[in-house]
Amino acid sequence: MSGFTFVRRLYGMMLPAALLTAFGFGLGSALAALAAVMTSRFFDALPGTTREPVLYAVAFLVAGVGEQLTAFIWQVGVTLMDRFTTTLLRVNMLLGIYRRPGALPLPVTPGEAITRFRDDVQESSFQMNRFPFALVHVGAALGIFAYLFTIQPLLAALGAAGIAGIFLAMRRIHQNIVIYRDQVMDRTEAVTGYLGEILSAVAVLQVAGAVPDALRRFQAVNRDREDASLKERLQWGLLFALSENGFYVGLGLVILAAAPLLATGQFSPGQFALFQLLLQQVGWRMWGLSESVAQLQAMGVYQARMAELAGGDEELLTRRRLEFTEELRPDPAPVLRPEDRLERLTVTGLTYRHPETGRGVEDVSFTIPRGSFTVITGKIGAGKTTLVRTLLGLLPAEAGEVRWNGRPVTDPMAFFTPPRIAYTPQVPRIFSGTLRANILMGLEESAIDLNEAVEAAVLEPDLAQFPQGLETEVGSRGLKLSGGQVQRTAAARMFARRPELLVLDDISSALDNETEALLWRRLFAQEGATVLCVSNRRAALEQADQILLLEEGRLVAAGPLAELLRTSPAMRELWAAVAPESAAVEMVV
Ligand SMILES: Nc1ncnc2c1ncn2[C@@H]1O[C@H](COP(=O)(O)OP(=O)(O)OP(=O)(O)O)[C@@H](O)[C@H]1O
Repeated sequence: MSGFTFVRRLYGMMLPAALLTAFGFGLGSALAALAAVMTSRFFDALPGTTREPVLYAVAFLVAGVGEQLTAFIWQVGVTLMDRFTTTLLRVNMLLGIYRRPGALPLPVTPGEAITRFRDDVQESSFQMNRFPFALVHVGAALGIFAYLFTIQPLLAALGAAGIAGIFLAMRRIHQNIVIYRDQVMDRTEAVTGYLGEILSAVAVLQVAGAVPDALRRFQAVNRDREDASLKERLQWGLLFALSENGFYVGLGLVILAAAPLLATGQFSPGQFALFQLLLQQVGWRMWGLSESVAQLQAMGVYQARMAELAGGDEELLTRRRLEFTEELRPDPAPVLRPEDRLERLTVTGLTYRHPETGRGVEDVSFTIPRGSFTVITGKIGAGKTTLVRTLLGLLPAEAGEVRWNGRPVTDPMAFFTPPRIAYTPQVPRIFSGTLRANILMGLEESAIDLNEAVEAAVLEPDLAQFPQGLETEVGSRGLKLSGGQVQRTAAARMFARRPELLVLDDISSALDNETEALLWRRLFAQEGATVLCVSNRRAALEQADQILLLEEGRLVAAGPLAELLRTSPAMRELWAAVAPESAAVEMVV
């Protein structure tokens, strides 16, 4: 989308505010021109009666004060436009990120995304606020010149030629500024992104002895940014020099050309004062106009960067409700509708390949009946996590179908939420805050049984060790918790939602055998619990009603352990690795 289209579409959505701005500023400009005319009349009337100059002086004052007051009008317009643009763009980007299949990474690092939310939005809004002024500038400059031509065509033509020359030079510099601004923003993104990476991995860098190397890279990205920033500042310096000096040189030329006319009385002192004032106005108007013309091009760049996060051009510009005044309350416990009660989950031909590697899962089909325990297993990289994520809509399926009680699930990301499903990923996300807040995650506490969830996740022995129990602050990303505690906190979060289907990705990987056995036992004790879990652990495989064995993304065997050990060489190989002491016995069965 071009910068022009972006600007046009945005104005289409906030036309009244843009018109109010243009009207306020246009009125102000007209009053400023009127004040200039009154100045001219004042000087010309000086040799006459005393009454006339006073009247012109009063008119000048009224016009001047009126011009200042119009600032209130256009400020209201600008504020309305600013609120609309910044909120719309940010809300749409946020929704774009929120709607992405959860397991797809952002197209940029979080630091870069934050820069887009802050800088690209601010720049866009700033420029949007200025375009109505640019329109007035054009109208005012044309009007002023038309008026000056009626007074003294030669001088007006001279002034117009000078100002056109300065405008062209300014435009060139403004184009350079846009290029360097773009570079500065890109490189600021790189600095913020890298800083974010360093801060989130301080311990890793220290342990690997990579701090000097990281700092060297940080210096390098900073130097790149400094380089672009200096170039941009140089262009701004040139622009100021050109506008200040260019204007005075132009004025000097007008004075030189006016001198003989003044001497012969063809040009009055009042008219001279008028020329000077009006040309000065045109001068700064050209500045604003030239910047806006150049920025139109930059708007296309900001738009493209923001649209990448919003998920497309149209998504970035979708009109939405932007006022949220209602009080945000904790979520009530999710209510299970009768048709959501799980009887059978059927997966047919599910396929997803990661675009970068072409690996993933292909044509996988299986059924999970109510109350069953299904274990997805396979070697490292076989596609277990990919299968679960694709099933839940966290990765966009390329092919296949998922049915809940025989009904096709068309929007899995929206459908597979509590109370239908709760999911604990391989690396659960814990937030800074208390253990209680991490388990509740917005749920109303009175609506659930927190103790039951804690017990189901075998978290109560840990709570007994923490003096503050559930009020223990877990630190940023749960840094104060062990790997096993993180997994069980996430499991408690899942149990608290009492879902129809529990989906767990390798939950027991950081647990000792005893805790793991207890967790499974408590899980099976839950009445009617239906479980789908990724695991290579013996305790899980032995309990499974059905095992889904994956190899290179394909389902190569399905059934209970005893059957697979009889029929599948791949299962026997895997079992020998996870339970060497029992492998020989099982193989004989
Ligand atoms: N984000 C990704 N981009 C590209 N390829 C990926 C991505 N995630 C996984 N893969 C590839 O897809 C294949 C399946 O990965 P997946 O994580 O599903 O395997 P897994 O069986 O869960 O492995 P593990 O037991 O190590 O967790 C692997 O070959 C992996 O390299």
